[in-house]
Amino acid sequence: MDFGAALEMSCLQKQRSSCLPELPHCLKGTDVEIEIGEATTVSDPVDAQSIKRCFPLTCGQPLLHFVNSLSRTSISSQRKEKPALKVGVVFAGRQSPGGHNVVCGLYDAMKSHNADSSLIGFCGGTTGLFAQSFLHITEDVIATYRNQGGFGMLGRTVDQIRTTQQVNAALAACQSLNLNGLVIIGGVTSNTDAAQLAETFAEANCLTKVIGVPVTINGDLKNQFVEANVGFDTVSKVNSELVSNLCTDALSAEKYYYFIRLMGRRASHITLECALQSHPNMVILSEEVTASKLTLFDITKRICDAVQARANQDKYHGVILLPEGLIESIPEAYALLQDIHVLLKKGTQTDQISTNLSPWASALFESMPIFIKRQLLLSPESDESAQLSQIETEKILAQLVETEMEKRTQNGTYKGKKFNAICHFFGYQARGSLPSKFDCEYANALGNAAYHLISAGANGYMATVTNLKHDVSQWRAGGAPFTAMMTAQRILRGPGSALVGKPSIHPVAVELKGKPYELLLRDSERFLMDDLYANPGPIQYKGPGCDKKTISLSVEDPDYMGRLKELYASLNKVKSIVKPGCSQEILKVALSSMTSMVDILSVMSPDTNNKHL
Ligand SMILES: O=P(O)(O)OC[C@H]1O[C@](O)(CO)[C@@H](O)[C@@H]1O
Repeated sequence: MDFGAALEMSCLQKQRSSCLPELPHCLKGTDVEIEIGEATTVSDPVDAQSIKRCFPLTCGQPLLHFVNSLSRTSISSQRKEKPALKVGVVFAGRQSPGGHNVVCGLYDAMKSHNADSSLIGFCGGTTGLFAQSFLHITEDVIATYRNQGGFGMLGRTVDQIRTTQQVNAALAACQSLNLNGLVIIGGVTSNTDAAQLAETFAEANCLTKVIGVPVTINGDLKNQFVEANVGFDTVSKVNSELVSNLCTDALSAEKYYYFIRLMGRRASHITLECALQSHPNMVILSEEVTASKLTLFDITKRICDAVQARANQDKYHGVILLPEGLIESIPEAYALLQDIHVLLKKGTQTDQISTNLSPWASALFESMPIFIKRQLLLSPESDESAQLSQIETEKILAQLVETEMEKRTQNGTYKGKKFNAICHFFGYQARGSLPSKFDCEYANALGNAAYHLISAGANGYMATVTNLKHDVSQWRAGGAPFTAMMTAQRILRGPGSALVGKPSIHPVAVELKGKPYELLLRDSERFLMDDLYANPGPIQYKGPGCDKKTISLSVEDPDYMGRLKELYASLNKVKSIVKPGCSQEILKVALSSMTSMVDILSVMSPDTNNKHL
């Protein structure tokens, strides 16, 4: 592929490439300073111990904030011309609208602080990094790709920097190219790999500082430092429009049920956001299925009951949304996929898998249509999950519902018209969209922040831009250490079990007690029966509506996870000090911890009646 090549541009693309995204006030001009914030700590002792052991050199670093005025605690002043830097950038994860603007923001910041600075982009993702295959990013390249979709500027391939061989190749590349910084653009997996790379580089006294940037359509890289991911806004808006169009179509023809699967991997953030924007009749989130341990049969029954209830009102159409991760949240399907992956790892040939499965798994596998069997047999991704984009769960469900509705017709419990389903997967068409104004500006600001982190000598940090609910001018920017976003313990599916593994930045699932989900629950009954379809229309780049943010971002409590962590820390403290026969002093300490827990809980859930806690 001809990376960085000029594009055949439409009128709109040309206009977009000449628009400079607005920068937050704190990143504007040459007066940007870095202020050292509080040191980061990990509240859970098990996590803390493990993170410290695995990341002795990069854990516990302070938060960094950018300000536009002088400060006594600053570690670097940007007033004078900064030294020339050589920086490398790599798209380590999947393409996500806005990703190009991270490179543009980084380039602009580097050049505006020293025209002799140079930026190189590794071609073909991490493969290019290992092979030291790169292109020099020039004004022309930037002008071509600014505000454009996809990752065509540099491309992408495998999404991991994990094996010793890969880490060593990355180190060798950065050393031989004499890079001051390496910017890794990606989601949870790529940023976890970036954390490991930063630690390895520090250990090797390598000059290169590793900085991550949260770019993933999935929207699952969220914590108290990261409010949103580049690409989520665009993909949610494009998908919402597509879903809405099908809602309109369903209502016009009144004869089809549209089953729509949306991307997002294990977490259902995109599906939830699209439901909030377009109001389909029914939504099934992976997180609900996991929480209620719903089987395929349960889900099928729920849909059939809904179809039947609508038929009672003479409605024979509808729209049902589901996330691509749904298949893995269904207990028996998850067990089957696990069995298959174990056998694949052992080298079992695909045509031998069925006979080597456990009886339950084999029965389920054999009940699937041939095309689904083939999809289930695909080897897992680098994060050990199934190839979720390739498994047509919507078709499995549509077929199960059809069979059940026929059964109900035959036994006389359903007297309505024939059920007709049409299935869709909305994935790649939204992922390749031109980025929204929000994603253009957010990515540009993050790229800028990445420059300032490298310039300050920060290693093992993720660039952060917060206060995103507000106008761009008021956004805050800085950096947070990767290690402050990690946990070593992972809650496993299955009854209350947790596994202590290698510390990682884990994907965050939809919070079933969070505000966005609460909003959906509030209206779900009306959405089901009353066809309250809403059409947000296409993304607007200028004029009224162009600054509209996702509903999730607008209603979410950005510090929810921070508060949750504080809550756990207080709980652990109480558990560890209160023992039979402990002193009055200890009890007082415990009481004060519990009082602070009540305070936190009442902020997290203002409707909670504290008297019941
Ligand atoms: O481009 P690929 O390799 O098919 O990746 C698909 C996966 O990437 C994502 O788009 C982003 O992580 C997922 O939603 C999807 O499962």
